[in-house]
Amino acid sequence: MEKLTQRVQYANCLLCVGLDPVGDDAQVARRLAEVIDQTSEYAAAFKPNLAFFLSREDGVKLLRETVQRIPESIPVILDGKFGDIANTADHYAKFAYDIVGADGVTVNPYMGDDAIVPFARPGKMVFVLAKTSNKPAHSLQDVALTRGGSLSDCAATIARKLDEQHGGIGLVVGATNAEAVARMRRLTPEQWFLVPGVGAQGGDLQATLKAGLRADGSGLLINTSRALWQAADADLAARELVAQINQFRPVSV
Ligand SMILES: O=C(O)c1cc(=O)[nH]c(=O)n1[C@@H]1O[C@H](COP(=O)(O)O)[C@@H](O)[C@H]1O
Repeated sequence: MEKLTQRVQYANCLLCVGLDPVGDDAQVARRLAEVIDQTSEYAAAFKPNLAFFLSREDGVKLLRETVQRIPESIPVILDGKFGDIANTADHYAKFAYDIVGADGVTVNPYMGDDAIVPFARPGKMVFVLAKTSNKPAHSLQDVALTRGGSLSDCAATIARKLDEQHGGIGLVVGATNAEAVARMRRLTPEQWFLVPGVGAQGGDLQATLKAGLRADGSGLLINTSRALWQAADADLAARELVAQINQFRPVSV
């Protein structure tokens, strides 16, 4: 997580700019360039969501061009929610890191450790889905285990264990349930959380920060996608969001 930590310190921000492009080909190429150029100054990371690229003709080409446009100092997390046996996961990792040029990925832990480990390359970041932002997430993630805790607790514990073994492993924790953010923070006091759900999904920013910030005032990447894509002025929207976030954390520069 060194590149991320450096970027957060340098830019003094925890904003992750989500790139979920919609529109016709000409609009999308133009808007992607605009959003990247207008928000780079305020971005701790960018998170292109793979589905929005794969659903387009030449989507992989567009994704690679998008990543190339992002300044080198800003980490890129490819949101693919990958999750398959190790032999297959190896190929997803090659795609994300070697073809796309991402610095990190999101991974679905349902298949267990071997779905996660192939992504844990030196210098790369892996965000494991632990407690997601969608309402029906509870139907699976809140299931109580006979040994105690819930399935999302178990995902968090696996992520923590793998982080100790390999480094670079964080969690995905939605901003729509502050109590769950606090619980994940208790289980994993030191790890980075990628936190989507602010903006279009109505997550409570202040409650999320209060529940999830580490003792050092960092450790959260607050993602917003549609709210920036649709903003009349992405620069202003990003700046305002960073200011709101920084109200609740100690100033580091
Ligand atoms: O892994 C993710 O990024 C993710 C996890 C989660 O729990 N909830 C969630 O919304 N996401 C992603 O975060 C982005 C949220 O987009 P907005 O709701 O438009 O800000 C989308 O790309 C989602 O796929």
